[in-house]
Amino acid sequence: MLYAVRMDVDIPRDLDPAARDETIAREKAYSQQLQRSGEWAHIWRIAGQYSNISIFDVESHERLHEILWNLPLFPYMAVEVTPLATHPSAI
Ligand SMILES: O=C(O)C[C@H]1C=CC(=O)O1
Repeated sequence: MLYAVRMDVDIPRDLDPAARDETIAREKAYSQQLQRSGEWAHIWRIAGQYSNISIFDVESHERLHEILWNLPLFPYMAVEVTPLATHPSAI
């Protein structure tokens, strides 16, 4: 099942800088592990924003929820999920 997911990150300015850096490093490792496994199929930066649009290829809604819920930056994100279906004009 394919999903487009938009993540808008908003880390509080008063978060301890070491905690901030450590969380971002964990987020990167977690994301890259899922990219290697194929579940996180694409990640694109939205130009000019601390946001990304990602494509996930996962077996179920529950698996997508588990992945997103466990993002280290999840507490500092707004997440919008769009399920994708095959377009009839796609070749
Ligand atoms: O930077 C972001 O867009 C947020 C997040 C998603 C993957 C990652 O490494 O960081």
